Amino acid sequence: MQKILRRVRISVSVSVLITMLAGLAITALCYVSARQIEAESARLLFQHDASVRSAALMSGLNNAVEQLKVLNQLFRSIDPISREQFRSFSAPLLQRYPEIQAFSYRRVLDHADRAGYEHAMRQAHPAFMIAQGDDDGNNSQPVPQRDSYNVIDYVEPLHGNAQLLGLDTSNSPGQQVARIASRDSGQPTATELLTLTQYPGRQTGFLVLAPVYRAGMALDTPEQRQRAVIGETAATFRITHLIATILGNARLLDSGHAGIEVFAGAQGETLVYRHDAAPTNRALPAWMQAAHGQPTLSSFSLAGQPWRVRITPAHALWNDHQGSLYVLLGGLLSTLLAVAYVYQLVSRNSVIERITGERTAALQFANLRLSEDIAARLQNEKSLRLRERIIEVSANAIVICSAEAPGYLVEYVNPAFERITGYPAQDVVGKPLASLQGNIPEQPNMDQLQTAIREQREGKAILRYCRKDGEVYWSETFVAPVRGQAGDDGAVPISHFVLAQYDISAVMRFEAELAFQARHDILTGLANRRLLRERLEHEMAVAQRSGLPLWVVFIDLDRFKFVNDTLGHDAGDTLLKGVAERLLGATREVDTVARLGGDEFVLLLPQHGNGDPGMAILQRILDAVAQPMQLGEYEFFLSCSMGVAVYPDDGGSAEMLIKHADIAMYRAKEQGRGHWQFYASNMNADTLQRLSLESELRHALEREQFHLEYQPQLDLASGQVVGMEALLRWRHPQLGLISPASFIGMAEEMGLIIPIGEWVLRTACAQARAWQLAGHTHLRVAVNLSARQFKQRNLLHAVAAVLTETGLDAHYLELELTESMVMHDVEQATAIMGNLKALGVQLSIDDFGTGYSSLAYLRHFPIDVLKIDRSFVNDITHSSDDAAIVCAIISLAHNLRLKVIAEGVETTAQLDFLREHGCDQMQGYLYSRPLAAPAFEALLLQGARLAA
Ligand SMILES: Nc1nc2c(ncn2[C@@H]2O[C@@H]3COP(=O)(O)O[C@H]4[C@@H](O)[C@H](n5cnc6c(=O)[nH]c(N)nc65)O[C@@H]4COP(=O)(O)O[C@H]3[C@H]2O)c(=O)[nH]1
Repeated sequence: MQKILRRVRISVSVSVLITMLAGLAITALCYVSARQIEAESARLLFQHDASVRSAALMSGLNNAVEQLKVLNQLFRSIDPISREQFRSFSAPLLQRYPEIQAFSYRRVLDHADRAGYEHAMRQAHPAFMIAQGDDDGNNSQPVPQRDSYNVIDYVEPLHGNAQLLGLDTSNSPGQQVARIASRDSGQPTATELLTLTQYPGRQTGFLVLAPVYRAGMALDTPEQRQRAVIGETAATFRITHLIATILGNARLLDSGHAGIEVFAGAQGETLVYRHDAAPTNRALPAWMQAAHGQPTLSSFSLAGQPWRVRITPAHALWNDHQGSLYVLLGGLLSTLLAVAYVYQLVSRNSVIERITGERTAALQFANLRLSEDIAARLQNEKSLRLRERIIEVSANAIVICSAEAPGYLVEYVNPAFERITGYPAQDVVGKPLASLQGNIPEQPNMDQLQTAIREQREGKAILRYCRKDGEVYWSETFVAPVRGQAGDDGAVPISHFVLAQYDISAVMRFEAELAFQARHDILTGLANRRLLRERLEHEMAVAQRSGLPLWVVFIDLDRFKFVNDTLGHDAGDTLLKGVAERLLGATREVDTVARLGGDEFVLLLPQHGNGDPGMAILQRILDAVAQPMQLGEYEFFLSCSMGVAVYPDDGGSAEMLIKHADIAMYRAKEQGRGHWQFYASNMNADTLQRLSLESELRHALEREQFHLEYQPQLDLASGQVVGMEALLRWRHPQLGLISPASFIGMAEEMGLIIPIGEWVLRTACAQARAWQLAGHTHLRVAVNLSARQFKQRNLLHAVAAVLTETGLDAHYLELELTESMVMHDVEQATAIMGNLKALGVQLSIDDFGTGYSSLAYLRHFPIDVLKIDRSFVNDITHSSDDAAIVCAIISLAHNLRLKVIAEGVETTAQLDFLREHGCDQMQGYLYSRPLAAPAFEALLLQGARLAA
């Protein structure tokens, strides 16, 4: 409040000050203007007055002189003029012009005429004499004798001037100059200022003299006028009287507007009259009484004497400045009133302005708040609309239900809910929340949601729901309470619950898929090792409780590797899936069919009582697998080997049971294709031996446990040894000589075949070259290549390097390939073979007839030799089929310009057959078993030929 009042005071003071200054300024302006107008008016008035006075004075004086002329004219007209005429003529003039004191006539009198004149005059005036005046103006002294006299003869009015009669003025210095001047000029001439002694107070005055000439005389020159002069008329003026009379008659002395000063004398320097203007008023300040205008000085000549009149402006009087003073007073008064008014107004306005300002500020603030509120509300509405829109367009189902209505009635569902569930909003709105659940019997997680709602907190649960079309889907449902308005007690009650359902069916499916994959074989859909273990443990527990046995069957497909290597993985996969189906088809529901990987399958066959259903199942499996299977354009005949371990006799753990079943399976395999074998405790040792064999194979090469044996190959026509097949041998320190059939596959699986094969190639080539150098110049060496070697990238390089290294001509090296190697990828195989052929190497197809026997492809392969598998050779003498096949192979080979070599020839009958049917070469026990190098060399040296 103090602040406000201070501000108001400042504002009022400023306004009042401004108003006051403005008022004073205007007042001063008006006053000055009025003053100027007044001064100008007074100045003009003064100038007018001054000119009027000067003119009046000059006119009056001249007019008086003019009267003398009039009187003088009388003397010119009438000669002589009697005293009586003089009186009667001058009397009215004097009366009309009271400023003229007297008229007189001075007669020029020669001395000769003095006595007569005096005498005559004494007639009327006894004491008359021509006298001269004293200082007092008395003419009591007779004039001494002079040549002539200038005697006052007539004077009017006589009263008061009678003593002047007879006065000789010829000697008056004050008059003599004027007399001579008037006489000579003929014009009235004024004397210097004189002291008029005849009047009381010795007043200052002057005379105007006008010459009277004798009538008829020439007056053209001053001399003529001197001679003609007979007297003079004179008018006497008392200056004060004269001027006062003139001005008085003109009523110019009444106002005090101007002071008048009249100067006369020889130089016009003597102040002869003064009339002051109005006196100053001491009550008024000097600046208010300042005279308007400058004194005027006018000069004129009166009868030859210089006169000056100075008119002085009067001091300003109250009346002269009445207007400006009124203006001043009025202005000051108005200023005061205006100040008072403004003070009032500004005080009130300031307060009003302040109040208005405060209220305006308050209003503006309120407006601002209102604008902000509106903006906030708009923003809120926008946000709400956005949220509404988000809820509307949400991909997830959103349900809003009342927290107050019993049963939590549904109040809103979004379009996503309708889309996901298939229920339109009108079907669910107004219904209890529980109705959304559908007819799902088991909802173990529902408790979590219900508890959250009951406790009015957030919660979530994964639930299943039923769509309108009956499809069940998974949903992760979140529930959150929505708080309403705060009550009087400050508590904020829950008004609604929002449920957001995220359709996680896909996730659940994916999880189920993952879970399935975690326990199942992806390719076949069978149980995998993990699930097998779980099931096995479960079944073991069941078996333990029931006391009934459980069979664990390990199945390995025969020849699967061949299919996989020759037709590729896709074909292998197809085969595995087909086998899986057959296994499932051959087993019961209670059984478990699992795939461990590759072509290994495991069955769990729980047994019920003494019926040994397992045996039937085993047989069914054998039969099912043995069914021909179509793989593309090829029809395959599969078989499998099975090993069975029985719980609890063959093992107390899952691992043990599977391991023993595996061992049994190996045993079955050893028996040939399509067998099963139950586990026996002694099998374990064999398996352990195999494992140790694998371990020792790794070090066999570096430990130089390998060597080669060479089996001779003979030309059937000449019976001579033309070459040899290098056959690998492993001399185990404990186990002795191990057959390649026992470790080549192992080496291949272990990847050891690459270095081992390279060693074989180098050793064989070196040996062949050595024997060539020893004289067996055309000896050819055949080396087996494994499938892995054949696909080895640097095969070509390795072969070339070995040939270079050993110096063996490529032509003497024959690489034995198998059908499965070249048929797996015909194009690639053709390319590899082409490169090998380019080196000059011979190529042969080993074991021909056991695999595809796709003769059509042979045309495309750059091979040189076909080797008929010994299984055919073995039976050619017993089996017409085999014999026919061998004949067909020989014929075909020859058609393709290939040589044919039969291996495994053991009997002469076989030899004969082969010879008979045109087989080119042979190898077999009939001639020689594979021999170590020294023995082979000895054989060569022996030079034994094949019997004819
Ligand atoms: N019953 C009988 N058998 C006969 C007769 N004549 C030869 N054999 C045997 O038949 C096999 C011929 O070799 P293969 O077909 O290439 O079959 C070979 C070959 O596939 C493989 N193999 C041998 N050495 C190597 C090698 O250095 N590298 C590769 N990759 N495989 C080899 O091992 C297989 C078996 O070789 P081996 O045990 O040496 O067995 C040899 C040989 O001893 C006979 O009249 N009667």
